[in-house]
Amino acid sequence: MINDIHILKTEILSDNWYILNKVTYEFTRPDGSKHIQNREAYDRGNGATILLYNLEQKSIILTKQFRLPTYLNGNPSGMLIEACAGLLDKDNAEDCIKRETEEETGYKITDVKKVFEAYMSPGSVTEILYFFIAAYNKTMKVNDGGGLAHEEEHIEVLEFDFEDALNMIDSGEIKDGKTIMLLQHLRLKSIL
Ligand SMILES: Nc1nc2c(ncn2[C@@H]2O[C@H](COP(=O)(O)OP(=O)(O)O[C@H]3O[C@H](CO)[C@@H](O)[C@H](O)[C@@H]3O)[C@@H](O)[C@H]2O)c(=O)[nH]1
Ligand SMILES: [Mg+2]
Repeated sequence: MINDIHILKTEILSDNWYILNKVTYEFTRPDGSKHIQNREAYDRGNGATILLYNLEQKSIILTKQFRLPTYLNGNPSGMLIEACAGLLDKDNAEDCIKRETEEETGYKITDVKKVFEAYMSPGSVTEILYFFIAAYNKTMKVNDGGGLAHEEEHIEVLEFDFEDALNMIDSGEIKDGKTIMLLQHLRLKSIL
């Protein structure tokens, strides 16, 4: 346990798209000694993610898109299967995820349930991610989804049998943290 934390200096290393800061801080250890350390922290805002599920069909909706960082680190196609997600603008997490759901999957949902929140990479990224689930059915489909053209998102919308999706975690076809957490949540809480 450390306490009495004081930020001494924040240096911007990059503010090209998001912000990479180098932060120097002082803290006190339990024995009363004071220490100075610095760490880099990548600030790309906060986000929200959602798993859409259909109780009758026992199915779920996921997306597939190119994610450069995975391509740079062991994912040969760079394509990643993920729960729908987006970065918070100035809106709250619930409004954000409803908007992202319509843009990325084409489903217009009104009732969402927040299930938990999590820091996804606490040693290096400031982001906190808000996790939601919501029921979907065919009548809620209002467009093809795919993301915003001007953001060049090119998102594929996929409907999976829930058991198949769970098996895809074991086979390594689903490798995205937030997606695994949401799929396991549905099973743990016996929702699907
Ligand atoms: N030009 C440019 N565009 C970028 C850059 N980085 C990201 N973008 C674009 O910014 C847009 C952000 O789309 P969102 O749907 O709002 O966010 P997201 O990337 O899906 O993020 C979600 O998933 C992440 C990964 O799990 C989460 O970390 C994040 O919180 C959020 O939930 C995407 O079109 C993405 O390509 C960049 O460096 N340059
Ligand atoms: Mg997104």
